[in-house]
Amino acid sequence: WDIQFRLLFQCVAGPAHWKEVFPVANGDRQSPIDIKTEETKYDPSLRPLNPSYDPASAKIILNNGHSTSVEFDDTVNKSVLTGGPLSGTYRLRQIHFHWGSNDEAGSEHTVDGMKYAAELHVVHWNAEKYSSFVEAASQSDGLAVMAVFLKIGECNPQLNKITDRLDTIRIKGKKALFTNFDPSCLLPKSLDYWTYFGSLTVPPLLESVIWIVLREPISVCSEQLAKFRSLLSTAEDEVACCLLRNFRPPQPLRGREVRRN
Ligand SMILES: O[B-]1(O)OCc2ccc(NC(=S)NCc3ccccc3)cc21
Ligand SMILES: [Zn+2]
Repeated sequence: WDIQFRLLFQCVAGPAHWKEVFPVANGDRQSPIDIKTEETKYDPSLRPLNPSYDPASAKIILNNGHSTSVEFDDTVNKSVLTGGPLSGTYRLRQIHFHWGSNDEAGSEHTVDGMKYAAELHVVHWNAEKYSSFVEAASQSDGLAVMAVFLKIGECNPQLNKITDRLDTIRIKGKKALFTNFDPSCLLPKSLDYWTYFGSLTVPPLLESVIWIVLREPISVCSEQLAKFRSLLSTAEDEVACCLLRNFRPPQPLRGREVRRN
């Protein structure tokens, strides 16, 4: 079946049904996972993370019906991630969020079973080895995604740059200009991380992601999360349906190792 039909299918069927259309959902490097901190392994060869982003590469903010994303110009190496577990230069493509219908759940990765209120994904692709994001997305070392936990607490002034724009992109498919934005402003003080080999957490669930999960969360307040939940998963001509939750639950580790720096 072609990818469009299958992606359409994902809109109406929740995570439990994805395997019927995307068999890789039962693969052996699926994401997210529960990170059991006692079982992570210190790896001295892991280097410090080196995100280097140019605010001018931010282009638009978008509601794609499954999340809200900020898309970046990835035609040149202007905003890149190097270091950490990565060999080579990974180019920034987009950032997006996952959240739940209440503040008690919303993150995709969990830590010793603990769920955070939301999770930010900073998506990069291996522009050194591959010629496009879509090509890289089908390669085992094609994508590098930094995950940042959002913990309920103080309102996050940096996050307001995004939540204050959501009312202009409520409907699925809407986009608005969004530039002069450096996503480093959403990173915690410490860039300590866990890393493991996994997949996209949304269809087509491709097993092409080197995950870099930051150990320190950033803060978010309930009012800011409520704005994410007021986004619509439906287009103009459809019966309105709120994007109340968009996180996939943890998947089997299948013997994978989680390393820490
Ligand atoms: O699983 B994630 O939510 O976290 C990691 C991650 C990276 C990228 C996306 N999706 C993007 S950029 N486009 C969909 C697409 C992906 C692959 C081919 C065509 C189209 C979602 C996620
Ligand atoms: Zn994601």
